Amino acid sequence: MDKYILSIDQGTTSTRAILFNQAGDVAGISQREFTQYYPQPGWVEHDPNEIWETTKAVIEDAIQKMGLDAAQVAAIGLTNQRETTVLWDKNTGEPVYPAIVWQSRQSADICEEWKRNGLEPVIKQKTGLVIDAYFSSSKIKWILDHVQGVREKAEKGDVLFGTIDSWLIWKLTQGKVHATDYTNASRTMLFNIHTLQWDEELLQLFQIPKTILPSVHASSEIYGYTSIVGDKVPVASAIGDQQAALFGQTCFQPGEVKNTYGTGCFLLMNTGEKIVESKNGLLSTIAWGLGGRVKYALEGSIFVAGAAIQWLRDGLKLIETAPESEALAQAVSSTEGVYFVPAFVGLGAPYWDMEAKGAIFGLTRGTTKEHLTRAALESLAYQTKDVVDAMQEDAGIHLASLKVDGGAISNQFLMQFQADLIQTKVEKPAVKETTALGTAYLAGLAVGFWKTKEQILANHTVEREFTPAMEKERADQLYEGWCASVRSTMGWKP
Ligand SMILES: Nc1ncnc2c1ncn2[C@@H]1O[C@H](COP(=O)(O)OP(=O)(O)O)[C@@H](O)[C@H]1O
Ligand SMILES: O=P(O)(O)OC[C@H](O)CO
Repeated sequence: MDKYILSIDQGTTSTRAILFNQAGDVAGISQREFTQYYPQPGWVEHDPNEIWETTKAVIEDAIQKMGLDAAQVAAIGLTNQRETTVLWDKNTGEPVYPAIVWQSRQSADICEEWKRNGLEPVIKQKTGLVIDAYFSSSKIKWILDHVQGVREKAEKGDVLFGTIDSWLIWKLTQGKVHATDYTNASRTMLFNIHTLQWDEELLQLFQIPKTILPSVHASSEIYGYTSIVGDKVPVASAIGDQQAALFGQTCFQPGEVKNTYGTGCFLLMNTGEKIVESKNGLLSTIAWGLGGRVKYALEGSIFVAGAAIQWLRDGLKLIETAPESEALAQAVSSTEGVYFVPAFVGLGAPYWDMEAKGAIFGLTRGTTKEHLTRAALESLAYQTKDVVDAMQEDAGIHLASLKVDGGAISNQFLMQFQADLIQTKVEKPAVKETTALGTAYLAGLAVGFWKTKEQILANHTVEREFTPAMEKERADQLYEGWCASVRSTMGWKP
């Protein structure tokens, strides 16, 4: 009887359940989108119960489609959109407020106050992060300060906090386990990445009670058991989605890099057992905890990437589907000087500007939807170049190639433009569900489904390479226009 690992990939816009076989190939998949709430400009929220409902639905659907028995699921692996913050009542299991999504800016004022109070150096030193509404701590404080009665309840020990991994582990184990892994903890701005403990000083400074926090574990271990597929199945991994993609791309050696093109873009470099402090606006973060050790990474986080294409589709109604953007972009030979800076929720790495706003530059009477669409796609590549350059400088290396994954890599125009712009080979893997694959590997390692990293490395194959085809001079000239456009969006106030 064949066995599989079932990965749950709980992303920003959809939840997926994917079954992987021993070769690391996708054997079955189910996906559901869920509702995005924008209650005020710059705010983004999700319904934690809807996230749980979609999770249950995709698990059941994936298993049914393949006609599997529970006994054929060797383990469940979990990976999730990071930083997104849920607080729930420990007794009723009900969220006390919607999930505040990583992109949401409602806690920007709290961050500004922390900056004014001079907390930046201590936070950077302890957590590897910069002060920004992106991370969980200001979101937690916002809920404690703004939702009536929650702070009192939390101080009595009746409220629990979790990033989405903790929320799903708690649901999967029917309220028995309140836990997270090192990678998710490292995105809260409450976790000391040196001591691998919740940081008492930061908790005090932020006025967050320690009782709400989950216990922190390796990314590959049995967290508990679930009866969701009809029998006791181990939940054997938890890891933030970007770190999962790094593992799924088999970036096991220091210096190896991947970039994931989803709602946002996230470029991570394995830095091994060393915490590399960035001088160029990147984050130091935990890559994974495995085999009693923790590995670190440098990260460039870009807030809006594929979401810019979604905006063309849903906001402007310029296109009907995301894949359509490819033919439109290729229908013109350039944007003719149009630049689109999608700073819809401020700018992340390497700029870290909570005030920046999105803008389109260089419009003329001759600008068409083809130019706009091309400029939107090019913005993914320009933002990636910003962080590639920062990373090369921080790490003192020149990338030999860039491993890519995520929904938008099916766009060949984008992949070629990326290779042209960074003048570096871009490698697309055969298995595109790298995030889910990463957590499948970690769950599989925890239960002996895979025994060694070498076995996993043998599974990795590259499907296609994009090599630079543009003159460096031209690429540099285009990039200069981008840099000027970004500068104009920063700190923008009408
Ligand atoms: N062919 C395409 N061209 C450009 N963007 C695309 C294409 N297909 C999907 N996308 C974008 O990729 C994103 C979905 O990728 P995915 O990895 O599923 O994201 P997430 O995990 O963040 O929900 C969407 O923002 C979508 O606009
Ligand atoms: O769900 P994704 O793929 O957009 O990833 C979101 C990131 O984890 C946010 O830090």
